[in-house]
Amino acid sequence: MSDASREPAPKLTLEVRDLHKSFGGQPALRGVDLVVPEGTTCVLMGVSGSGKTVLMKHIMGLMRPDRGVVLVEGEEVAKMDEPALNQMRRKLGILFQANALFDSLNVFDNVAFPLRERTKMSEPDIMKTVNETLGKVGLSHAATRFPGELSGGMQKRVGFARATILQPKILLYDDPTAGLDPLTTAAVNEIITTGKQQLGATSLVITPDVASAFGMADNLALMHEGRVVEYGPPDHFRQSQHPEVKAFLRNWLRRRSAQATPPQA
Ligand SMILES: Nc1ncnc2c1ncn2[C@@H]1O[C@H](COP(=O)(O)OP(=O)(O)OP(=O)(O)O)[C@@H](O)[C@H]1O
Repeated sequence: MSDASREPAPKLTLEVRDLHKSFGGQPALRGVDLVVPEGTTCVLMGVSGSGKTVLMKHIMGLMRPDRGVVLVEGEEVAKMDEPALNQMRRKLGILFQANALFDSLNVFDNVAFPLRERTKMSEPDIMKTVNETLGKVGLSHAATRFPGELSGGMQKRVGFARATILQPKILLYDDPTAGLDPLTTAAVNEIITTGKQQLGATSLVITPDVASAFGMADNLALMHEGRVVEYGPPDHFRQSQHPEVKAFLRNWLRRRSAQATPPQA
């Protein structure tokens, strides 16, 4: 920490300190500490049930901690009343497993929805903004199609366009590539990286796709049994001697090579 006096400390967009949460006496979070500096992407990894989604829900203010704090841009989420929570959520672009697109609205209207609901923008301005956004995600040709007529990857891109149309400063992704084929997964990962570059956004991403995680993260965090047990840039992770990191990466490599090996007759 000797450099601290020379370099200004990075601004922390997300800050989680000693976060605890139990359900019916069963601990899900056992003292999570995590920081995401402004403009960076942090990828949360960890086996199923390690607490990743519960942590994300605390950041969105959907769950209240038993102990500890979550700060979004320095403001404590648990102390926010409904209006303050709503205001805070406007800073968030949220992209979850289920895209939650409106099936009865076409692509244009899905993407326009936040602008119509939350701004006083005129229809001509909405048209311009939505068309620009659709262009950025390569969907200009699909504006009049309905979600049911799109591939999974296209639906993700619509979801991304809708989540980012208000230019949120913070993007939260929970398993955005779930169920997608490798090509579409690569496209979604690119979108996440583009989101960071184009919006300068701070991102927190949950993904089981370790290869993607290493590709997109400024920092990785491994959750294990309700705690972040290792945190740092990809190179730090590759060299980590932490037993849980080694076990996690070993398991991932084993699964990956099993998938690559054709089944024996
Ligand atoms: N609303 C809830 N009520 C009771 N238990 C819950 C609730 N939400 C989560 N849990 C429990 O908390 C623990 C952590 O769950 P969480 O969904 O955060 O795991 P995860 O790491 O996101 O897993 P996955 O990768 O499978 O999504 C699990 O044991 C889960 O059963």
